Amino acid sequence: MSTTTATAKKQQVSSGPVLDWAAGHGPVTGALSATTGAFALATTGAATAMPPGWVLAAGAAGAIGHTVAGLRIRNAGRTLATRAASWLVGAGWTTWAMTTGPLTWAALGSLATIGIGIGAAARSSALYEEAREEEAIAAELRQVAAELSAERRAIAEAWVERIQRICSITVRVLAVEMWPTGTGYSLDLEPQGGITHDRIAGHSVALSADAKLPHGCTATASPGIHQGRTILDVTTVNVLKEDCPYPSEYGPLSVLTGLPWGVRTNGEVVCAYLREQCALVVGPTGSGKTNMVHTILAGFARAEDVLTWVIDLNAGSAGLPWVLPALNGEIVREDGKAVRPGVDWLAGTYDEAVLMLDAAVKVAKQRKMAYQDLLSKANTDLLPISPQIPQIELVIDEGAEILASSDRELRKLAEKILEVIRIARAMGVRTVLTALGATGSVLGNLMIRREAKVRVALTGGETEGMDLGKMFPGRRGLRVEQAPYKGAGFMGTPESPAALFKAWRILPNQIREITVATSDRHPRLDDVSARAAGPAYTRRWDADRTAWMLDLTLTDNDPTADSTAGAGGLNLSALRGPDGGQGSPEDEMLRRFRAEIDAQFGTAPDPQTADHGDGPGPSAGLNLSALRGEQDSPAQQAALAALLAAGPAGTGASAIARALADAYGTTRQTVVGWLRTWMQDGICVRVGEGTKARYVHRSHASGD
Ligand SMILES: Nc1ncnc2c1ncn2[C@@H]1O[C@H](COP(=O)(O)OP(=O)(O)OP(=O)(O)O)[C@@H](O)[C@H]1O
Repeated sequence: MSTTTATAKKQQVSSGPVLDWAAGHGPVTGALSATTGAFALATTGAATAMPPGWVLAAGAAGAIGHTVAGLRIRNAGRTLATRAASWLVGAGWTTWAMTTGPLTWAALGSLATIGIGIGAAARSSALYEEAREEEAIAAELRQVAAELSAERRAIAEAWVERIQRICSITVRVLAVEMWPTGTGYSLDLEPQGGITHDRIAGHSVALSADAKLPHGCTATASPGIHQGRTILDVTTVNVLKEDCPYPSEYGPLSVLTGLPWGVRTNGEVVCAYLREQCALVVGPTGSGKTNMVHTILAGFARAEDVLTWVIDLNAGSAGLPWVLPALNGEIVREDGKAVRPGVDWLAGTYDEAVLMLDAAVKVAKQRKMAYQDLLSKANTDLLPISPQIPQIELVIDEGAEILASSDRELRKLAEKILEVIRIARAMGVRTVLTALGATGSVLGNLMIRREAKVRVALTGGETEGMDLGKMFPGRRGLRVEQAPYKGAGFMGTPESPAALFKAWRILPNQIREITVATSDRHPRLDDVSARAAGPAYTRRWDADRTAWMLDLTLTDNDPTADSTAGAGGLNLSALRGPDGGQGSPEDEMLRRFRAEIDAQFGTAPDPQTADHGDGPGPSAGLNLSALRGEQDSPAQQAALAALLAAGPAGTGASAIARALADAYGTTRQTVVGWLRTWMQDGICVRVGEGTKARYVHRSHASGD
């Protein structure tokens, strides 16, 4: 083996440098090749008495061949002349040298001079060719730019003339930017004589008509870089007509960096910044409001620092698609673990809504007190929201109607909603209200006008109760007729002035996908807030409080419902006894399948929850295992274990806090809060008074 390698190496060395004969010549190799070739031919020709005419003929053929090849690749005239001349001079020298003898000083000297001459001429023609090529590319680019700027100039001239004629305002166009989506362009205008953007905005409709823009396209003026400048956005293609599907990428978001809600007519994504703002979404029935609510909930679910609490007195329908697939165990994560619901709390009844709103108020008040240190350390009066201290977003479907209602009970709810809006901005509790119409009774409320500056009006072509002037005060030229499509309307935020927009279309399978994708991304309510919210929060998924969700679950494919009440009947199978009762064979199969999943993945209902539910127990069908541990953080579970371990003698808050201090940093105050909650829930009892007070787990207190 080593001998073979050595031989190969030797062969390579002895064969000299490897020459690539296919490669083209540069000025040096070209000249070398010509001169050595001519010299070799002259010496051989002289020695063999070759007729010199042959060499001349070969030189002429070479010159013609190269010229033809050069013409084909469009070489410049001087390159062709250089090459042809090189061939002819080389052939001339060879003929002369053959007759006079190539091995004289005169022949060798003239050959060297010819070589240098050919090299220099080849180098110069190569440089010339390169420069020619660059110039050709530059000329092409100049032509494209000239065409583009001619188009821009034409657009600018047309709009200067149009604005002058229709608005009687003289403007200077500083720039025209064509949108990359190809659906319109923006003009950067400088109105003369101290005129501001709103004067042009007031003529938006007339300008659009004069420009003969297609239906659904507008010319919208908004403030420019300073008060003396105006941006005029002109849409030329109606993108509102088409569906815009919700993007299939469900990456993490944050309330601090904005949550995307849809797209503008120029294809730009429009975001809602809700750290301090509340939002108001108005849309008559059929306008796409429910779809919009789901898009909003999708954004909240994807956020790492948001917990979503939903109130929908219309049977919770806005929140159910985010809850039921998870709680029914219909969806599982890739690793087989149970999925947490896409919203953190869902109130579908009046009582549950009261509990939720009371909890929100308590959380805001408690955060104000408990996080004083944090606020002063961060030198801010806005609670720093993070996955550890999440923002609570209260989404209240048809909440604006609750605020405007004269019903006594709803008025109470309205007061609580307004209290949350009023007191909780700094402490990270904000609301998203929806309304059927942008009527005076909704927008007449000062609190809404002041706090809910993120606004959406889905028109769906409905003009009744759609006062865009009230929804977007100060914004002129918006007309309902501009967005007569489902899911289309206007959106305005403090960061982005009201303009046409299209809500993303989100489908039920995407809601399921997002619920699964975000299951382990949802934050947990911080201890301070969870303590303040109390059992109303920690027991929110208890069977008696979620039974209404099951009552309302309609299925088309329940075999029992099909055979008895027909399609679309109420699916009561979840409420049947654990043994399946008179269930069909399909029911029995489903039950066994569920049991297998429970056994394999530990998705069985939490025994702890079962202990406390007064209503239908865990067998009622909701799979709460995904929520296990949420009600009790690891520290809380350790505290409970310490309480159990203390036996009938019981233990105190200080002893538990000491046991947990190293591992979890839990304070005595926190443990006192848990003990109080557990006492209220009947998990433990207190024996003794004052300094002798001990807490005993109820399993020891009751002697079992
Ligand atoms: N963003 C959208 N893009 C395209 N189509 C949409 C969009 N939103 C809704 N739609 C269409 O409009 C229909 C009604 O939507 P949705 O149920 O959300 O309206 P709604 O205002 O809540 O009406 P209702 O109050 O009667 O339920 C949907 O079935 C869908 O076909």
